[in-house]
Amino acid sequence: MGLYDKIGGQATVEKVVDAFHKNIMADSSVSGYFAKTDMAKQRAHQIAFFSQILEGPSQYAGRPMEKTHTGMKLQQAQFDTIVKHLNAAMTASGVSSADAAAAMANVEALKGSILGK
Ligand code: HEM
Repeated sequence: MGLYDKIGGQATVEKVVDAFHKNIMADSSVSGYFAKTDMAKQRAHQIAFFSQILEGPSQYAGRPMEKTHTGMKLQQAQFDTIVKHLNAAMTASGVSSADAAAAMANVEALKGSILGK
């Protein structure tokens, strides 16, 4: 069974994304980046994107990581903060720490394109 099905599929991914956004918006070190973001659209894109990251259905139709984050001048510190919030959102949604770690490895692989390095 793939990671996506193992953690509970779409329903769990939706829970994770909601907890993830709550964590981000409660953290003033990163919430400002989302001041002008349409969070309903962001939610839909994140659900689709994380489904793919979790080796589930490929349905993401948003912009590629390089294009989305270019101009934000993101550094390792912001990346680590977002990863921390995502990891916490996963465990709070019932994903085991081993499964969350496997998902985080897939997110880490995107670091170069998100930080533009
Ligand atoms: C850690 C890994 C990250 C992943 C997997 C990720 C993924 C995504 C995705 C899928 C989108 C949607 C793109 C679209 O709708 O076309 C997005 C948008 C966005 N990301 Fe990230 N991101 C990450 C890190 C970060 C970091 C570190 C920041 C800033 C602290 C950030 C800030 C944003 C903002 C502000 C948007 C919305 C842009 C807009 O309003 O158009 N992201 N991200």
